[in-house]
Amino acid sequence: MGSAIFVCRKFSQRKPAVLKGVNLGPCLEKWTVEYLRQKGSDKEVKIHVSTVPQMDFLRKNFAYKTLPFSEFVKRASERKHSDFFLCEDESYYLRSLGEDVRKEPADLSRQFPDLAEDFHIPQFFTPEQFFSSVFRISSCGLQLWTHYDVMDNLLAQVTGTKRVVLYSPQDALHLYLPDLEQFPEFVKAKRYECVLEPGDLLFIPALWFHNTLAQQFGVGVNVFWRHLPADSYDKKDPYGNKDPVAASRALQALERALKTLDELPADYVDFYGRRMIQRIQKRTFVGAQVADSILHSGPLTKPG
Ligand SMILES: O=C(O)CCC(=O)C(=O)O
Ligand SMILES: [Fe+2]
Repeated sequence: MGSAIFVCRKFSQRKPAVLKGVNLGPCLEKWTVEYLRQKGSDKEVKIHVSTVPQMDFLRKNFAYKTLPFSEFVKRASERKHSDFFLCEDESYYLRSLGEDVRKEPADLSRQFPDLAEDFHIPQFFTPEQFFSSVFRISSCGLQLWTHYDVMDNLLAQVTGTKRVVLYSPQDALHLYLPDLEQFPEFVKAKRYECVLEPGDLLFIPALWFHNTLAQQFGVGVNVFWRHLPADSYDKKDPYGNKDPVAASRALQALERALKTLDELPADYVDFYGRRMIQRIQKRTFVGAQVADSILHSGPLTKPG
């Protein structure tokens, strides 16, 4: 099967896939620590720093700091630091941002024009669908918390290897607040796992939960694009992780409905709450069950 056809099929199936052998440009040979330090200039970057390599968004066990890009790359690539913020073996993570952090999505060609030249964005979507391109640079051992994004995503591994674990959006109910003792349901979620090597591209469909573990110091770039019509997305979302406008309106309406229900005694709240669940299930889960049987029919595929 031709690779373009393969890619189209993967994208329309809404399943994650590792694509190998896609031309990512000269970055694969060029992006050594020294080269990155030289070409990335002394541009200030906002980074995550933590005393432990498991960064946890719920516990907020990391600090936001600012460093010149070159100094950040040096520290992220070494195990022990002579200059540090928290402790000498602290871990670093860069998720690059736009120029105006609140308004603009990240775009390598604007924030790092000299390095962006070396990275060829895979042409799997139209230029109008492009949303952002983001540096993902991590210390060895760094783990990023489980989360989902609302845009389709290609995560390119340029140097180092990275383990990625994914969970289907249909396992969302098993995934919220993954504290195993408190939420034993978590184990029910089906885990998809892959290890990205330099040159690999991982397609992460919108809404798929994912977490990452950098097995070495590594540099990646991810590209988000709009899979839905442009006006489905929140206009003020530089990160690509705000729920589509219709979804957040529906969630707000649900909150209002629940508040209204609270005007009744507890046994009535229980009764009508169950009816509401049944209504939601009927309207939204039936299609999902069909999709589910297709989705769970095979493991992550790795084309040669
Ligand atoms: O590369 C990473 O560490 C995280 C990547 C990620 O979350 C993404 O591309 O959406
Ligand atoms: Fe992500």
